[in-house]
Amino acid sequence: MAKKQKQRGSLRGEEHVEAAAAAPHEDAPAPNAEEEAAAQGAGGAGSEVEDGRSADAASGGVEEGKEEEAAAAEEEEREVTFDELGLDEQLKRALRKKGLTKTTPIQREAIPLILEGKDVVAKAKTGSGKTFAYLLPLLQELLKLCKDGRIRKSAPNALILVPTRELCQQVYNEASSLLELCTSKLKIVQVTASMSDKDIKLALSGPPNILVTTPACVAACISKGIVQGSSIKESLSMMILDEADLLLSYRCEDDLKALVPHIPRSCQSILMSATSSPDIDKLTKLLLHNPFVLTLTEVGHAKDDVVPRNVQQFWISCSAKDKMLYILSLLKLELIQKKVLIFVNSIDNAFRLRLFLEKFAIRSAVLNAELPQNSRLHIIEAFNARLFDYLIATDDNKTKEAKQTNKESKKDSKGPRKHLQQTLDAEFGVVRGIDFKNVFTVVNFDMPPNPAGYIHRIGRTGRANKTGASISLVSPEEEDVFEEIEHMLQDVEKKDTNCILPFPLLTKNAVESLRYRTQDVARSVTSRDIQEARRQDVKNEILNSEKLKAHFEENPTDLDLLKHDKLLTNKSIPAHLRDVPEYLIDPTTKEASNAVKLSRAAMGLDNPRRKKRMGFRSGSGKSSDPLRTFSAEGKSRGRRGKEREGDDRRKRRKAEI
Ligand SMILES: Nc1ncnc2c1ncn2[C@@H]1O[C@H](COP(=O)(O)OP(=O)(O)OP(=O)(O)O)[C@@H](O)[C@H]1O
Repeated sequence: MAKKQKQRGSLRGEEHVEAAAAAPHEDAPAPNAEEEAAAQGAGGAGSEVEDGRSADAASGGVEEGKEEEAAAAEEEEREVTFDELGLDEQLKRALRKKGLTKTTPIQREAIPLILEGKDVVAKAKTGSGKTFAYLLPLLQELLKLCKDGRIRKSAPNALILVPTRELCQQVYNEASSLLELCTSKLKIVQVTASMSDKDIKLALSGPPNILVTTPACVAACISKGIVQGSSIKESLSMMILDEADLLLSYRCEDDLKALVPHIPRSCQSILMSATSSPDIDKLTKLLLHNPFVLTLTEVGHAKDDVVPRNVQQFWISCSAKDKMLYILSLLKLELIQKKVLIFVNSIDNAFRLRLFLEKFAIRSAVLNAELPQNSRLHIIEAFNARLFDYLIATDDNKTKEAKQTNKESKKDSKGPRKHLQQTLDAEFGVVRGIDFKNVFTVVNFDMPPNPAGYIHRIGRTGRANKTGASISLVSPEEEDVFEEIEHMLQDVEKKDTNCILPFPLLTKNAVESLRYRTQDVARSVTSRDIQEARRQDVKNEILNSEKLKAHFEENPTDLDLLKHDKLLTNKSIPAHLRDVPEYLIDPTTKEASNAVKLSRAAMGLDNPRRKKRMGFRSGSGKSSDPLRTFSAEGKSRGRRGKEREGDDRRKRRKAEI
């Protein structure tokens, strides 16, 4: 059962509540330059919370602390249903229809506060359900305004700001899916920078009750006069900053500053974030008034764990040039659970890996910033619908190529880009905040550049309390960042042992058995092949996304019509690469692989009907998890079952196009 971190920063939060009560929005002091400067420095809301904690520890004493912790743990054991939160009947019914009954800890804490009308800064780990934590009270408030006939209609009543287009779509989908199940009709639209002014005007005519967009897009709408600042001032009653820790890294600061004068003082503002950072403090000072700071870490006794407890973290040490060999071993010998999201740091690396795996009959798709937006959204939906098992992703617009593009465009903004077929989308963020459904394993083929990147990547598995694992392939050149990540995890989780463990299921023998053929195949993937595959993939995706745009608008569930894991080359795959000969697999590896398959079968992942009904939750306990019960170095500690090959090939119903 999910447990909430006991003091969750509420010590500090209560102070904020008192402050808020004493100084309601209208009276709140406007943020000034000094405050902003302080927020950027060592101070700010984040460090205030820390101070609050240490003061409490010093005065409370160990015993008192323990009692408090026990009492809080008991309180945390209590599950809270949505019905208990005083939500509108329509919303409760919509949630029931969606099969959602119990709140997650962030929902249980944040919803009542937001319903009370407070500005809230909510920090909770990835996948903890932050979207519904703000959407439900927001919809409740708007439904109430509608019912009371108090809705002002010269501009949107609520603004949800997210850093990327993918997130616009995701939040829009989540909110629409709830609204469709409500009887009162609230209008929600999303607008992004990729839309023409004409389309944006059309979308905003009405106007909608809720606008989901990016800061850049809303700032552009104001500066172009598509939306009048004065109308916003008159109509806006709620503003949400989602994935706030990322907003500033998407260069949104100026756009947000441009918005500030148009936000009425009575507007309730909510800021949601997965991590703490000076950027959060900066945004808090800029846009919120005496907020309640809610720091929630949800699971376990550790006060600030940032990776969900249900995610096991592993690493494998290998040279950079052996990474292909290691990933092939993991996938081909079936030592990791599907679906798998593989992160690389450049688009070329993504295609190199895809071509390499393809030569061993392992199909995958690549998700990156140069694909058209339609295709990116479609790839995410198709992967979520389990139409393919392996997705290789470059995680944000700070890839090697993007940096290169930036440099080139600075040098010669009019000149052609020599190395890129396609402009990279600056509003693209594939990993950050995207709700990939049922990803069991995240693989860091390349290590992320920093600990925050690691947290966001790992956060794509173990969502909503499901089981997950991560495996990082760490080369000697990446050991520094790996150590930095390990220290960060130890610091925040107050541990002095390693948080990321050596991956137990892969033996040296298993790896070496594949070395010979891997080297040959890896050498055969040339830079030219990569450029050609990359060009071809973009071309296909553009063609397909244009061709099928209208079709998908009418048939959004017809996902398997478009295949994103289509073979990039037409060459047939020789049998010795397609199937690993039995004699090459040592008994320990065979046992490990069987254990993974058994656990997959036990979790019902191979039964399509059950898959659909139950997701990854069932049977995902320790006993069925080979990563917990098996060690490649010794005998399996778990119960060994009979080998039961699961049929892990999904049926693809429609022909490739
Ligand atoms: N009460 C609930 N019960 C079960 N599932 C839930 C509940 N609330 C949300 N979810 C599901 O949990 C998943 C993660 O939710 P969400 O995307 O809101 O997480 P998040 O905290 O915003 O993560 P991130 O920081 O990575 O964006 C979604 O698939 C969502 O539908």
